Amino acid sequence: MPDAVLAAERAHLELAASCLGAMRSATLATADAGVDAWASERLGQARAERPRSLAADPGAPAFFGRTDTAEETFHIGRRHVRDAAGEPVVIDWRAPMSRPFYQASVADPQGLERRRRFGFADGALTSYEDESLTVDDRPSALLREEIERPRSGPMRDIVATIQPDQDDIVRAPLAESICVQGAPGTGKTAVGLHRAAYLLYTHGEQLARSGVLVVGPNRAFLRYIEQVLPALGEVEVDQATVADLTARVPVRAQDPDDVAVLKGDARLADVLRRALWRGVTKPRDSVQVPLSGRRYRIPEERLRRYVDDLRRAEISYGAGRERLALSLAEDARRQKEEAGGSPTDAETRRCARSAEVRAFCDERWPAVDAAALVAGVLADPSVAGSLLGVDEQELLRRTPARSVRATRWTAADAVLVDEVAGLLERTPGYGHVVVDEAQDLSPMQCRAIARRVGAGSMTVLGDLAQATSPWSVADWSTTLTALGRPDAAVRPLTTGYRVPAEVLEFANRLLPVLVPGLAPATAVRSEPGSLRLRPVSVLGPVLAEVVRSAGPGSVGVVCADASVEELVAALGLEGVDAAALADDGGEPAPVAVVPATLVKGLEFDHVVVVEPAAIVAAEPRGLHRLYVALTRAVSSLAVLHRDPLPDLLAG
Ligand SMILES: Nc1ncnc2c1ncn2[C@@H]1O[C@H](COP(=O)(O)OP(=O)(O)OP(=O)(O)O)[C@@H](O)[C@H]1O
Repeated sequence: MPDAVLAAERAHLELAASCLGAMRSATLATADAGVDAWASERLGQARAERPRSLAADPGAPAFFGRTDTAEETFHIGRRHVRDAAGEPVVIDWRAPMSRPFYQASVADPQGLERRRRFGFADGALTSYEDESLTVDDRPSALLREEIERPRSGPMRDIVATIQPDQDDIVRAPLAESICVQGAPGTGKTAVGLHRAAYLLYTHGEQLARSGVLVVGPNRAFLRYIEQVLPALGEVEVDQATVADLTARVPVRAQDPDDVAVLKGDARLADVLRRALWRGVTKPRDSVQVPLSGRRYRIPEERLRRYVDDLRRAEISYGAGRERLALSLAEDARRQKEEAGGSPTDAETRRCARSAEVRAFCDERWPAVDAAALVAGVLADPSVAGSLLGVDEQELLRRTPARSVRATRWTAADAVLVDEVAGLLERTPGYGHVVVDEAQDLSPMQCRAIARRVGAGSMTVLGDLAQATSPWSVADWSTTLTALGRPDAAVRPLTTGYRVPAEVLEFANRLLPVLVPGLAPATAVRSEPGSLRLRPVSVLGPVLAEVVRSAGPGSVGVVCADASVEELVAALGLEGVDAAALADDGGEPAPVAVVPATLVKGLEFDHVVVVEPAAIVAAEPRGLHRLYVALTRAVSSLAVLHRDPLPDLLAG
């Protein structure tokens, strides 16, 4: 006989589904008629987005939890559901009323007597679990199941199981910029995305105008996370890499590490500012400008004042140039008025656009092309003066290409060009930016992101132990300063939800060398047998056998970048269909051979790390890279090696 509680909950689920259907039809039926064309268009857009967001993830059940106080019961789900009378049927997980679902504990029940979680199979409600908040109870089995479920495909939301320390970060006030230092698998990415969804819900109007941006390390990563926000009903969040944000010039070359480090140094911002403003020069003579048929002379000292005042003003270079032209036209206008004339605004504007005024501005405040300016600095870094040492200037120096367009730009150059573009024109800012894998950003990349936040706030996510870029730092202050948020609180997350204890403890052997003093994470679960170390003499057959014998879920074979092709071929020879994971955001194959430099942020049910020594040897921060590779597994990690393991792991 079916449980009466289950039957009642299923009835509520059906009610919620039909109410949601009615809400959807009502939204679709509303005509796009606003007070004017613009309003109608905005209304139309908003309406187009609403059904999309209501329809997002239609397979997802309308609720996943329930809270009971002495008087009331609330079902908690991914979005509000109301009945025809407007009464709540499901409460959005982001509403303040839902907070006790995430935060209540026996020590602090927050008014709750009971928390109920639901289990689903193929969209059908199949189980429930009650947790008393008045007496100590066993840990939730449904929670454990959710954390352990096999992974396949892209990342999923964690709304049903957000943990109290994660919830604190998700619901932090919009004005607060936060830096989350979290060990692998502690849910940083998940928390950042849920925070974006929470902020959009709580401050919808404000953020709808300015927008929310998520910055990730590469396209493979963005592809992995791209479903999470739409599943939460948020379809309007921009997701980009730093390379996307700074794509003003085509990147066709790569810098050696030492050059990339220098180009990423915050002092380059000062060098570029100096190079730009050195083009603005003191007027040396008076000029004559035309205004409605007459010419007016503007004396040198007034011209100097205009230039000086604008240089001191807190405006962009481009705006300063426009304003200088206007200052000259206004001067002529005042002269004409003093002589009894009354020039119109149109005549004054025409004066500002006259050949004489333009010629003056071109000479004293010349138009600048961002790429050309950077090319000029690289061709002659002496403009840096005392800002850079002589040896550093030489490191930057590059023989100029035939033309700016022919320059073989690097990724670090693109960030410099973007810096100059930001000096020329103000970059529009988002209301909130989530920055993932922030430990890998150079100060100049941080500035490129900070420019896009304006007065908004940031959620900065990262792990110093996973810092693999040549400019990586050992603490957060440099990064937060370059992000323009030096006072952001650094909050730790230390409970690992991805990796079984056996695997995490193995990887953590590297920690004292990676970041001395950094607290290791503790795994929420242990899985005996999840770690296997296999010395091999011939790799192919063993690798194929390990891949074949992996249980259900995704498989990632992680190796040094240079070995990817060889391993895809070796697996092919053994009859295993595997494909290399590419940085184009394409869908990963069920068995993906992953270059170690692309694996950050990703996870697989079963991970095979091939030849750790080669991963370590491939780059200066290879040991950090190995730590990243060893912490990607949800269920099992096999380490295959011909060469000896690094000492710390072998011990
Ligand atoms: N509260 C939770 N409930 C269920 N699953 C969770 C929870 N928190 C995190 N996870 C899961 O743990 C895994 C790791 O999360 P996530 O990728 O956000 O961690 P991370 O800290 O960004 O890891 P890394 O530093 O390795 O990139 C994901 O599969 C995520 O869904």
